[in-house]
Amino acid sequence: MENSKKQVLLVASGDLRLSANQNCWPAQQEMEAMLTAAIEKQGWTVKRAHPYNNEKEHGFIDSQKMGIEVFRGIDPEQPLIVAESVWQYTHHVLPGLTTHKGSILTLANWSGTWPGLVGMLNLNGSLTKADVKYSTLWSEDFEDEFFTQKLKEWFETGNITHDESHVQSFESVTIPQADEALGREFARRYKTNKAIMGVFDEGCMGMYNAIVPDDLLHATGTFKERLSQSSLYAAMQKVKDEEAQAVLTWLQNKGMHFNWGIDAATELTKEQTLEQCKMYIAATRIADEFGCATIGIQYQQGLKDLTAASDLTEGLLNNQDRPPVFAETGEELYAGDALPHFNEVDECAGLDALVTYHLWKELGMQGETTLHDLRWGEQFTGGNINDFVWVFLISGAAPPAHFIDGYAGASSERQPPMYFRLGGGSLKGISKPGHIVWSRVYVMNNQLHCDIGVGESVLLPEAETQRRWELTTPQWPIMSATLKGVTRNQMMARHKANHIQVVYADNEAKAHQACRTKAAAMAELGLIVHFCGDINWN
Ligand SMILES: C[C@H](O)[C@@H](O)[C@@H](O)C(=O)CO
Repeated sequence: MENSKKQVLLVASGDLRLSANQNCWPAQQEMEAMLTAAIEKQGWTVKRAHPYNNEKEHGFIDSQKMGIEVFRGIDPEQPLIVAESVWQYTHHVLPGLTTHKGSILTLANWSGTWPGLVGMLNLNGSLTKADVKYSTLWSEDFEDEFFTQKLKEWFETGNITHDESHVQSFESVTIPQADEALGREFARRYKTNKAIMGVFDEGCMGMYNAIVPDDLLHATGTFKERLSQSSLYAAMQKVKDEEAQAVLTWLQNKGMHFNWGIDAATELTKEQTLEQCKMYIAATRIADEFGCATIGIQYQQGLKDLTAASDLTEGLLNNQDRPPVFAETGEELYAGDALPHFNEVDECAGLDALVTYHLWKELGMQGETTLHDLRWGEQFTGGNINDFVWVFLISGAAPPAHFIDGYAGASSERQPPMYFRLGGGSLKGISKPGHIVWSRVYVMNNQLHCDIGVGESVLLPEAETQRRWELTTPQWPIMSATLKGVTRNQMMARHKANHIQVVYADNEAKAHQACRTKAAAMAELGLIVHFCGDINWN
């Protein structure tokens, strides 16, 4: 790589919330120290492009405004590393990265403590959508052979090549005629009927990749209804106390546990839960009013300053068996059905969830689906498992149909105060063992793409699940997943989003069949589909 000084710039994008940046700063410092040592071993030096801020007590770029200023002050030709060990808002650094001319490397530490890998994956998906060239890398201790070799490659060539031999384009394989016909016929009907996607305040936490350009979505037969979280809040005020109580009673009768305390600043309170029940009713009513087939509430900007977290609402909406919601006229809304919800208004996930939920029903299977963060993972050996087991974890809610014992296995715990000042509970549980289809819709070259594969939600010993929870965020729902024919590094190199979509299939053969059928449906909707990992072709 051309750089006579052999000096690389380092930037660190952070959260917008001061509390999160302060809490997570020690992990970032520790990571930067290890990274700097590794870089120096290869004969290069590191220059931090922005200093530690004594007043704020952290050293992150914490706004788009600050990010643009930082990039104004650096040499645009110099190689640059974006180093992440925390959840970050991509738009803090995206403007600068779009015009940076030197090689860009996104990098994260292999740690579950904070969602740093998740932050880097969001950055990767966003840079892909923005058509910015970048390389990407990760490491646990910055001393392993894989990391050392790849870093060397980047210093020498300004680029890193990863193994993507697990990917095959849909076009290049032949799937059974029956699967293809079913998927395509479903998609043709979807396109003809058209669907409305309700978006409560577009663009969550700088996730540029999660916004699908309208024309791309229109080509699939999906149309956005831009809704406002202010209207949602206003509608919540109109929900009667007894209606909220009826939702809560329904959940308690199903055996769901609420981990209530009394200190609202740090504990979940019954009042917070009742507010969440009001949001569940209000969101369903608005969805019905606008004819939405799916909705997404972003919560983490705007609504977070007004009311308890949206998670309970999100998890319930995604479940077919859920507390009934009635219109003010008395009619039950979306009776007997889920209303697929896409967390953090991730519109790519919204399209995926909508297609999946309805396709699964036609395949005669339960269609409850959710996104998770691709949070972290480790090899696990024990019982009949000897595989790399991912921690799929989402910041609040998954449908109870995914959990061991359903609602009776579900609990609601207070959202961590550093992210969620006004509290509200999660909808948490351990995802039951079973075969899954995983996928991700993303934007690349101004076209919609879909990566799809099969996997398994595995049952780890209780102590191991607990250990993984303690190493990450124990308040959030977990799925321990293996991906068929995809290694850890292949997944990290390829995946273009912080989120991954999952849905269960009745058995292994049906997972493969449904994966093929969904791929055909997505292709018919106009997406460019890529099979990832081992899929049976017949
Ligand atoms: C609470 C955090 O902001 C989370 O929402 C974040 O870690 C994510 O889930 C990102 O997908």
